[in-house]
Amino acid sequence: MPRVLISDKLSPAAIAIFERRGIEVDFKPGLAPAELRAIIGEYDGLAIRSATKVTREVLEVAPRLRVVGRAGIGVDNVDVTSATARGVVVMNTPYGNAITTAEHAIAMMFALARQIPEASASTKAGKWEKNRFMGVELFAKTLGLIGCGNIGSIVADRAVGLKMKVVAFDPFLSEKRALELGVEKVELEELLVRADFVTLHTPLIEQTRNILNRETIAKLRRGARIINCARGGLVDEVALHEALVSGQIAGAALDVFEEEPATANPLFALENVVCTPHLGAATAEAQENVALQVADQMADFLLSGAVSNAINMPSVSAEEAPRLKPYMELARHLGALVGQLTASGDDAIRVIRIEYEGHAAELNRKPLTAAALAGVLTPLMGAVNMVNAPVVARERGIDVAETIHERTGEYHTLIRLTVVTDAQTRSVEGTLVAADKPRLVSIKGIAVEADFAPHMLYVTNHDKPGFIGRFGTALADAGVNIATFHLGRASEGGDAICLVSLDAPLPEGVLATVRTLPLVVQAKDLSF
Ligand SMILES: NC(=O)C1=CN([C@@H]2O[C@H](COP(=O)(O)OP(=O)(O)OC[C@H]3O[C@@H](n4cnc5c(N)ncnc54)[C@H](O)[C@@H]3O)[C@@H](O)[C@H]2O)C=CC1
Ligand SMILES: O=C(O)C(=O)COP(=O)(O)O
Repeated sequence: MPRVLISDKLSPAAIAIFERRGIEVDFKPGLAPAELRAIIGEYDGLAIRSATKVTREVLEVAPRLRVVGRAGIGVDNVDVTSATARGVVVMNTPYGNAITTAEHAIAMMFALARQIPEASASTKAGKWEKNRFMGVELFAKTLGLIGCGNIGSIVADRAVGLKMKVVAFDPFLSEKRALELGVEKVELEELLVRADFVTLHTPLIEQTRNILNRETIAKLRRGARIINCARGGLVDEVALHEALVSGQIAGAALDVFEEEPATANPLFALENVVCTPHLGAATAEAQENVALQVADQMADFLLSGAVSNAINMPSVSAEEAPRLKPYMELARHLGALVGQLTASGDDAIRVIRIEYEGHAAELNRKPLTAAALAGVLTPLMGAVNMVNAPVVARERGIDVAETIHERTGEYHTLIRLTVVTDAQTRSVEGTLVAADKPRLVSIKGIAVEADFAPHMLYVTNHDKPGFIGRFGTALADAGVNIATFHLGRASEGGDAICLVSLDAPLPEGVLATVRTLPLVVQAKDLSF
């Protein structure tokens, strides 16, 4: 039974889903990093929000971990590169808290415009300072959106409803989408000089870190106001502090901070700053949404291999997962066969070509290709899976080519895998029989039909009388029982292949004996 750890404060809905789906779940919010490292090794899945930091150090001590599920959007608290390298899927819930967060940004904009927090504190203190709190209208003001994705678009929609003029800077926003949203697409420079309010809605990545810095803040209209409900780190807090003190910026509303939890930030001392403790996603509705979604996505993956909303892996829908499963097994086995044959040489792989024919060509091929790559690369470099295989291949400069063909041969479905090294090119082909059983149908162009078995012996030999008898005797002398025996040859008297499945791993020394037999060219033990 898979085990999942919930290490942040998730709605109990998530626990209920995991339990209902037969997954053992531990709810331990607020673990210190050392406490997390001490127990993470026992889990297949980790469900988090923004508090848990899934660092390389955590991943290094998590050999069982297959999936990190982020109940929310931002995954900047997860070392996705390390997770990918270790074959751990990272998934998020990209829409569940978007409306809630957009509403918080709008609330923060009103709070700034009318100084609601200060006015509330003053009124509660019995001061009735009616003349102190003079606000500004939002009507007809210009709102500058930095980032116009899910949340930015919802903010734009609400702001248009408030009769604001909305300009957006987002390199990936199309003119068509901008038109649909009723926003004007502009460059950052133009946004800075036009906006009365600026609101940030981008992920925190290298290109967006400190996007509002001393230089860009100086270009803003004097008296502009800034709202950040995306990530601390998008706004340089030192530069913001200076601009708030100098009056260049009239006010800032911050839900997120460079360092969180933020308990002693110099910005807190400024009157024209409104702060909330990363509450963007904190509504009952959003927390229910993201908890349900993350638990279902993680359960789907752990139980059936379905992948949705993964940051580092192609999607596989719940309907596709059972159909793809036997194909993934076929692709991985074919890969494992060529990988093991290639592993004996020391020449580098240049190209891995995967060809899909017939029914296989109609499927979602990305996960199949990833499975084939994982199969090829594991014997060469250990523990490569579908998550990290494409990255490992790319890092090693391997050219991965995917081709589809109409059905041409005798098989209704076929995967052909070719691995090209400096020294040689090896091709294997496989199909599915009885709907879902992987079967090898050729090696290096020689037809040889065999099912994959945990322990196999692969021999190439000259097709001459005498080989089979001597080979059988050698195995019998070593007490090795042959489970199945498959033969193929290129032509009469030419190159031949013998593939044997065994009931147990080959005993020590038998391979060396087989290699000395007359007519044997090479022998290799294989495992699947
Ligand atoms: N305060 C909170 O509690 C919450 C914060 N967030 C944060 O909100 C942010 C946005 O979330 P979504 O809208 O769902 O993400 P999204 O991925 O839908 O949208 C992000 C947008 O930023 C744009 N972008 C990327 N690089 C850019 C650049 N260099 N300059 C300008 N735009 C750029 C992208 O094209 C995309 O349209 C994320 O950082 C997320 O972590 C999300 C939920 C809750
Ligand atoms: O979804 C996001 O990106 C958020 O920032 C929400 O964070 P939280 O889950 O409330 O810690």
